[in-house]
Amino acid sequence: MIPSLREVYKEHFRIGAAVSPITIKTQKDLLVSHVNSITAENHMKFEHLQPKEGEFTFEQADEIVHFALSNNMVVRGHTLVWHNQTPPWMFYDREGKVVGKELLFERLKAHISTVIQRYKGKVYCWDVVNEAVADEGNDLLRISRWSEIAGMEFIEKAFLYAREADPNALLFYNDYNESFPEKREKIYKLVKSLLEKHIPVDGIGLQAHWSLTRPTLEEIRLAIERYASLGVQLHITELDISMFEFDDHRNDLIKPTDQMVDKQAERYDQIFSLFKEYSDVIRNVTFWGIADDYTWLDNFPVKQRKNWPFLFDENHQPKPAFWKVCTC
Ligand SMILES: Oc1ccccc1CN[C@@H]1C=C[C@@H](O)[C@H](O)[C@H]1O
Repeated sequence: MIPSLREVYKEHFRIGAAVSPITIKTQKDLLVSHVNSITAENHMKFEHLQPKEGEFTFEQADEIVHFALSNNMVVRGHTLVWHNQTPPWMFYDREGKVVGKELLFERLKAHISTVIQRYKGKVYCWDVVNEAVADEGNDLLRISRWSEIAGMEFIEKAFLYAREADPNALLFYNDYNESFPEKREKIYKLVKSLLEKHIPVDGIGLQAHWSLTRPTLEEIRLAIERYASLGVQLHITELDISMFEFDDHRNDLIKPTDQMVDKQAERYDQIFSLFKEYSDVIRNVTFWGIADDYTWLDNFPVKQRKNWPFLFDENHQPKPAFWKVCTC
């Protein structure tokens, strides 16, 4: 019997995993043993919940929520507004012209209130807006359908509609590359400006799609401290530690090298020590999966390239990284 991650960390923060309707079956034993928070990796995104205007398809999201609640796990809602995986109908009117912001906000309100009210009291927090900040350049916001039509206002409206739909749900802004200084300062500036306008942001989600070397521990520490200085809580929302650097497109391995496995173990050990140090502000640490048999990194940034980013291997056995992390 191996230690339960959820039990080891219960005084610090929740331990979560992203799931699909398939992995709640194929990875059920690991999930039930180790996590107390669940996120739908894809099935609560806009394109999955409202593929056509007015036609909501909740079956698979319901299945995931039912799995979580019947196993005494909470649910993180991911995600209400994002530039990816949003159906094109959202941005065009009946004549096929790009919508103005009034119609966009009307549709946004309909989506958010329908979805949040369905899961009121079941989904305890929402990634209301995902990845609105630009990676490069001087612009604060990334260029997207959302920002082209409505500038910053779509972000403000999304949080206001979400608060109106469920006053008890915690509302998060979620992003990646969140620990790199340039993007950290943009995320900080965005959330600070929202808070100054009394937009109800309760937390910042640090996706934490990290590699064996980047971001550095110091960069992660500085990001935690910077975001926490806004008085919001933090969730680690999509943790995985890629065996490959972002620009390393090698595709020759059928299993990780021993050096990779050992480096990953050391990396997870250091990262969880840091999370524990800040467990007063970090309230949830969610992996973007749970075992190496399934990860989105098998197709990103290199298509059809196997990766091994988690604490459990393809056979759901604990890796050296697990044994480093499971002692609190
Ligand atoms: O790490 C990145 C690099 C470039 C673009 C997006 C990301 C991360 N983007 C995440 C990854 C997978 C999706 O399932 C999540 O919904 C999304 O938030």
